[in-house]
Amino acid sequence: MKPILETRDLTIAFGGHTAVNGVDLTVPPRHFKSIIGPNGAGKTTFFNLLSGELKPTRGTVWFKGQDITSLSPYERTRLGIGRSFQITNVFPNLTALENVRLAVQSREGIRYNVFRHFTAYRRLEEEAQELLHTVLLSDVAGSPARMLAHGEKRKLEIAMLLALNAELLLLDEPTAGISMEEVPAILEVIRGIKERGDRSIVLIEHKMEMVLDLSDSLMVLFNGKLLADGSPQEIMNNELVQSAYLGGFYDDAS
Ligand SMILES: Nc1ncnc2c1ncn2[C@@H]1O[C@H](COP(=O)(O)OP(=O)(O)OP(=O)(O)O)[C@@H](O)[C@H]1O
Repeated sequence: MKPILETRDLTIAFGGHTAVNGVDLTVPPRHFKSIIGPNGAGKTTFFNLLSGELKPTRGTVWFKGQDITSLSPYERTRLGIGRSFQITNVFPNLTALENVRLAVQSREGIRYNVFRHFTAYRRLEEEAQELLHTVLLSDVAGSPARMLAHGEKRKLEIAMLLALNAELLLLDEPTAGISMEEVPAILEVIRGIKERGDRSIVLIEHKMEMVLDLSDSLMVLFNGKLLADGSPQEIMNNELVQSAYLGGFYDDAS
């Protein structure tokens, strides 16, 4: 089966510093891959190369066999790549439901006057309700987004990403900055999306143990380079990863 996402020799240098260095990645359709690594390993930069915010110094990105290296973020979104942007797209004074409904509406390119047709409005509303249910936010559907806890905002953001109907979801540290009590709910939401089985997911995570049992495979970045890539079992047993781990690979900084 053709990979949904592939990179070859993907590289970007900022001045003299090579932040991502010759990375080869292959993600089969409906696969869940996590990218792990310590602070400064190049994870976010790698994501920016996948979503188009950055252009590589060298190398290629393919989406479903199409070379997308020179496409803009907008063009990549149109093709079916959705990236989580931490809260920036949430309207604080609108309710959770209204935020998701707007995301559904923007996907469909529906203009305001469609709302004269009650059935069209109701279809959007129902889809938004379903998405809130998927991310376990039905209870707060009527609350203004600004009143939500941080973890709830992250879940809202995931619902808005799902509203785009992207085939490939890029999730950037979805548990970052949220309280320990809220982490299981976020992981539950991600597990739910995985179990629906209709999306491919690439997720960045700082802490390996957080995503080990969720992931079909993990790729380890270290100093911009691919240190290892394999099943959770292979990664856990990998001596390079182990020595990096024991050598202070993971800190508790975030
Ligand atoms: N625009 C830029 N200009 C110069 N250097 C950059 C730029 N963006 C990233 N870097 C450098 O590239 C390296 C990788 O950073 P990146 O943010 O991708 O790491 P990360 O693995 O996502 O870390 P974290 O877990 O802290 O988010 C770092 O040394 C960073 O300082």
